[in-house]
Amino acid sequence: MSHAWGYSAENGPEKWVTNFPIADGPRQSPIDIVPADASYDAGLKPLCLKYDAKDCIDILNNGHSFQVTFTDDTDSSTLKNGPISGVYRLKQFHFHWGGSDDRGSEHTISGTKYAAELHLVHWNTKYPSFGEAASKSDGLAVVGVFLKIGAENAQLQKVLDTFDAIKTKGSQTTFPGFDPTTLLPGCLDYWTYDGSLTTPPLLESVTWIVCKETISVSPAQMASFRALQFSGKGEAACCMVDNYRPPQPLKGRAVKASFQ
Ligand SMILES: Cc1ccnc(S(N)(=O)=O)n1
Ligand SMILES: [Zn+2]
Repeated sequence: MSHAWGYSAENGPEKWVTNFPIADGPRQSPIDIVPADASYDAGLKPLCLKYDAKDCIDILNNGHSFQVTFTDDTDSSTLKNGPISGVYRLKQFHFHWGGSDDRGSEHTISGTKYAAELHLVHWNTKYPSFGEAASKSDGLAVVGVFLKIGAENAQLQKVLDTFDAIKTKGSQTTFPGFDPTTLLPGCLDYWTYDGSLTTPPLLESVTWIVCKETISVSPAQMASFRALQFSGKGEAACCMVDNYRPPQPLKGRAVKASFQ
């Protein structure tokens, strides 16, 4: 039986533990990052993110968010160094956002919520596929970038311009030649900790890499996110908003900083 999880009071984050007991596990994500409690680790390397726009394939409304999917047959779009060993391939990126500009991010910084959060999902090529990697403790690495309300983001707008074609659950359209590097902040200082997927199946296989620097998003652009729908074509319209999991217990985990 497929588990109809979502973000409503009936099927949202407080209910996920029923079908996904790992929701109460020891390394769940997201978390509240308290910079004063993070320890600087001089051994952490700078992130090495090298993406090829030719790997960008399409954009899909999956009923929980929208995701931009990349071909991952070769090492042409990868994450190396940072807190990880080996080579991790980019699989997809997606976002989480709120119903208003004062909330929407999954990770928080000393309790501060941002309007949205970008997740770039990578898998460890020591395993044969994303699916295999997703079940391993060192299988995935997700780079998180906060979106802070401010100026319009012209690079992000290229993604938002596809939204009329992916308004409802299950709709998708081609999205060739987009370079996700253009969505990264200029400074790649980061916090890192051992965590999980933030949506079911909540697998505890993610090395989280959360960028200190934010990127901008305008209020009008946030309104475009909120015009997407959780619901499918022909169903009662349900705006895609508040598709974020709140911070989870740290349970003794260390958060490390790549910067002083
Ligand atoms: C691919 C995937 C699945 C579930 N959750 C996530 S997330 N939100 O932890 O990046 N990514
Ligand atoms: Zn995510």
